[in-house]
Amino acid sequence: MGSTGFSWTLADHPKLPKGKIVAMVVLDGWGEASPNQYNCIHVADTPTMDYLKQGAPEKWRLIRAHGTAVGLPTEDDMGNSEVGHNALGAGRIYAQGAKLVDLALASGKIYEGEGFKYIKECFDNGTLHLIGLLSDGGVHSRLDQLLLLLKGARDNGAKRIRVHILTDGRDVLDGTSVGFVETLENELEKLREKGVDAQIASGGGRMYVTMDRYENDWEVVKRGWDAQVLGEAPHKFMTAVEAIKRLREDPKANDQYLPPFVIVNEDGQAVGPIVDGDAVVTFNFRADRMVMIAKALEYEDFDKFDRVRFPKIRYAGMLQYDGELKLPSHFLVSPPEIERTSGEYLVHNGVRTFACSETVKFGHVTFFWNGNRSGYFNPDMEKYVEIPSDSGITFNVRPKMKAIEIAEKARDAILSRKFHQVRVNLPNGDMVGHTGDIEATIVACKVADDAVKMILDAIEQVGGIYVVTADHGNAEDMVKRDKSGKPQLDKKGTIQILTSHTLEPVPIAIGGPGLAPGVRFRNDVPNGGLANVAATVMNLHGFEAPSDYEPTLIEVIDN
Ligand SMILES: O=C(O)[C@@H](CO)OP(=O)(O)O
Ligand SMILES: [Mn+2]
Ligand SMILES: [Mn+2]
Repeated sequence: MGSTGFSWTLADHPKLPKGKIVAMVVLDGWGEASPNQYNCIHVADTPTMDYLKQGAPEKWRLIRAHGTAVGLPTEDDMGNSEVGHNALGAGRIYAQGAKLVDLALASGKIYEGEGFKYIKECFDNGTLHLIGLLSDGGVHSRLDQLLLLLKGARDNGAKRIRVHILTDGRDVLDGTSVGFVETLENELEKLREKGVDAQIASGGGRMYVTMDRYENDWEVVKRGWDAQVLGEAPHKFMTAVEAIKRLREDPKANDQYLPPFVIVNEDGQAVGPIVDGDAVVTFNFRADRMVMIAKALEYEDFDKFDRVRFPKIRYAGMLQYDGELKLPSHFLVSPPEIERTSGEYLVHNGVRTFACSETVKFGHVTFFWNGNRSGYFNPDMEKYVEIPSDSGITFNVRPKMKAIEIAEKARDAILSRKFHQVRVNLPNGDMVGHTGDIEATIVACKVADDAVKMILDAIEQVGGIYVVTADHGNAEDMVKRDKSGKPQLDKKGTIQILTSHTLEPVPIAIGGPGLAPGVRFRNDVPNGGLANVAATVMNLHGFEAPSDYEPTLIEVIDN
């Protein structure tokens, strides 16, 4: 095709047949760690996953799911769904948003780009608003990047800056938000000393304000809009430190779910609503939880909630969050160009695909899997099914989530024999793990295991193949540990619950009656990671992977 000679056609695998039904199961937040009471996967009754593990080393192994194996800046970066599913689907390791932003800030190139020049037009007469997650978790954003951006904005002429913070407690320990706000306040004070009118203007907890994803609950985005744009919120405070301290006094409060608040002056006026002529930057690099706010800020036609006012602003994302929608149209740093993903190849090679999860993870097996691209490659070859998630609750209340419904859809898709690949994400270990509720996470792990069993049973019936893996750790370790690995105690002597992902590797298992005899994991890819899975799955569909993909994890030995 074309003068480059590029072709979508994959070479036949020399030994493996085509046409097998392959179930691709991703357990979200399911890492491998030493067995102890804070390892919910270990404590839970998980006979299916235990059975798979017995296939080691030929049919079960561990793969890397964090740090440089998934394109993150350092080995101290925990894995996450975006980079994990990108790697699983794309079969190559791309420098991810976190790293690209680091590079653009360090070189100063961020200030020479189209996006920054676009917002800079507002600096003389308008306010620069920065909206995003205040955290050093490195999953969606990083505080050090925000601080550099603030300084760079000042150096480039910003005179009035308002920061709209979202508190974390999900990628970092609950309760750390106060410290992050204090750090930010110090920097804003320095800017004020240099003559910049810089202040925090509003805030709220990430899971309750702004950072919803996959259109699960637009109310979340609306709460943010009211505070950030309209300057209206149920809680008003003179400073953000006071806001967080006071709001956290409620025994049920936590950083993830803090209610929205606005900062007001002595007259009770909001200090930083967004108005005509202002510039807005959403400073998260990760896509999923920025797409909804980006739509609200950018789209002229918008009917998801009543915006009341739609200010004429210049808006840029830290990155472009959706490559297919080209959203937002202005951005400070170009996202990784993830192209020629396994999903696109397989569609071109006649592989029919079914993908399913519930809303909170639906985009993981579609959008992230396909390189941050929404929609189908070819609607005649693919079917994506979204099961509506429960909304308005925290998932420890219903830890079973929709795992069984997802497994039923997968089972039906497998038994229909209409698809060659049936791909699901089972969210429980991750979503319940993030609540920090150990009892509920144990229930979550058990139901995820039940769901895997249902899918494996269906594969058994059709003579298919299964691949069971995970995108990163979470449920296997629920306690913050010191360097030696011992649980860390706080001042009162109680353990500190870990709500975040981990640095642990994840399991991968293969099997099923359709797996050709002699297929086993190679032992010469000891550092294999999530990016090696795509070539593996292509092989199981009967194809060789493209030569620039990370190597397959399997080999076929002649018996
Ligand atoms: O909920 C999220 O946004 C992240 C944690 O910040 O989790 P995951 O990467 O598993 O989606
Ligand atoms: Mn995940
Ligand atoms: Mn998660």
